[in-house]
Amino acid sequence: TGSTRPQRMLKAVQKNATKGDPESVISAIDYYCRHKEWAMNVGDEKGLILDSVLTEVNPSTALELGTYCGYSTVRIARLLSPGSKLITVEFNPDFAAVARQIIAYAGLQDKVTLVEGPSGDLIPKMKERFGIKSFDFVFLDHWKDRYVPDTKLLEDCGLLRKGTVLLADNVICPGAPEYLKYVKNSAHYESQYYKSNLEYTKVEDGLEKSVFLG
Ligand SMILES: Cn1ncc2cc([C@H](O)c3cccc(CNC(=O)c4cc(-c5ccc(F)cc5)cc(O)c4O)c3)ccc21
Ligand SMILES: [Mg+2]
Repeated sequence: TGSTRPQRMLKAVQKNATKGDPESVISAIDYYCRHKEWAMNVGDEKGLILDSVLTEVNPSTALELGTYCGYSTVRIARLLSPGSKLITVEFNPDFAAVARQIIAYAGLQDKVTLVEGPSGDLIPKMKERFGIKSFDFVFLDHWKDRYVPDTKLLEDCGLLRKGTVLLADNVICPGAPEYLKYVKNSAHYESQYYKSNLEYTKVEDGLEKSVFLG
């Protein structure tokens, strides 16, 4: 049986990156996905916007919905201050298995907790399982039709506080129209669109940054 795209991505990291060097892991994945085989990582262009929002927020507790192969997990974890934590949620065991190895190759396993399962089941367990009071930062990059229900679930579970920053990938391509409507029409969010391009392409895409107002 052949290898999968995530497995080929992992091989590219092991071949071209330096163990313990997150920047080299990010570059190896970007090179592979731009020149060899496209994959749905947030990528280098939108990644710079993610970096700048993260630097501004400097979260102590961060949540990522949709780990995939761990590219954005590495981008986020490499910028976290000592003692800060990132919880990333992945329901696909094959993706999770590759992500664990890529996160470990970058040397960031001590900052990251990868939880396997669907976000809808795991979000209500965050407080009891991980002792989370609330998240400072949430990166949404899982199924686009789950952005609204999971945002509402985070609200209902008291996991957002005044000032929590939500950053959503793919609000243009593939698109998350219900989510844009939800955060833009809600008095509980202050939203801003960051125009960019779909990873490794010239197609328009962007990130929506939404601050929870309480
Ligand atoms: C419930 N739950 N809980 C945890 C959890 C985790 C997952 C998986 O990580 C997973 C699997 C498959 C798809 C996604 C969403 N991502 C995308 O669909 C996407 C598409 C494209 C694109 C764009 C143009 C194309 F032509 C094709 C694909 C570009 C992008 O950046 C994407 O993020 C996420 C799923 C549901 C989950
Ligand atoms: Mg995405």
